[in-house]
Amino acid sequence: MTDIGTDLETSIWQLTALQLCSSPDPAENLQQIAALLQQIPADRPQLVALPEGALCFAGADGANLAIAEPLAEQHSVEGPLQQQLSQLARQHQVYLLVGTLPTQSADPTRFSASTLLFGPDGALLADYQKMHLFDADVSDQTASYRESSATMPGNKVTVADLGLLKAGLAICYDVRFPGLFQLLRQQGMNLLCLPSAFTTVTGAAHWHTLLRARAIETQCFLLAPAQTGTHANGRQTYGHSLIIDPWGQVLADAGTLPGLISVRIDLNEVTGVRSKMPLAAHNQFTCDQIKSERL
Ligand SMILES: O=C(O)CNC(=O)[C@H](CS)NC(=O)CCC(=O)C(=O)O
Repeated sequence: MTDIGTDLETSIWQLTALQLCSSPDPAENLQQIAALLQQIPADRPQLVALPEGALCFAGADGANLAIAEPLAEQHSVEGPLQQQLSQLARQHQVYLLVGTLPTQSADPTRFSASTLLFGPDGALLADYQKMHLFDADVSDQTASYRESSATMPGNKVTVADLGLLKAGLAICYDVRFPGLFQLLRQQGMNLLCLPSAFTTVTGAAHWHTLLRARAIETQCFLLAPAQTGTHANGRQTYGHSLIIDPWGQVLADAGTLPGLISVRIDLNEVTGVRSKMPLAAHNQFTCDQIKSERL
């Protein structure tokens, strides 16, 4: 096992996505996560990513707000859930991306859907708050999704700097707004992390196509852990956690059962694809307008 934290100038990483069928109970979900972490490959450095809603999913109204924790300054960790996740990252000596954890927002009636990245030393290295909220009507068991009623949208674009690996952070419904990914690409992203909980209906119609398109147009690896199965309130999620390369090839697809997928990648492939087809240099559109409206 490579000693982590000392040599991040490696282009070789192990990417792992845990696919979960999360319940509303954080303790139960933490147990499921801890059990799956026992099965990850020995290779390091390794980035292990959990889906959206990993700790609390499909609960009663207010369930996420009730467990929302403060978000501390970077490198420190606040709240019992963050402490347990930080401990898991330390115990397994991995970078652990927690798809979303509810964190407190400026509005006491709404939480932020935060992606948190812990390092192998347990430190909180980066965070991102979901920007695009899923207010949509889908013809499924839930019929009507109104994420914005309980969630405060974020406005910060985040690329986490892990040596040669530059991880751009986005969440689920964000994938439908390609402007965000152009910005992340401009800010140096070579791996797109997209923790998700797609519906089965929209997943079957759009999931693979949207994700492959984002990988192809940004010329990035893509790591997308997903929720799967039928959850406590009857909601159904699509599964099919994916790992995709910068040419758009699906390297691993988790299917529909809980479990994990893991792939060893070489970040030099990104440079290779980009040098043969320099999309960034050919692009006639800049991100300045999107950026000034957003930030
Ligand atoms: O609600 C939670 O606990 C966690 N959040 C989610 O599950 C979110 C909001 S309902 N789901 C999506 O964004 C699905 C998007 C989607 O399915 C699509 O874009 O087609």
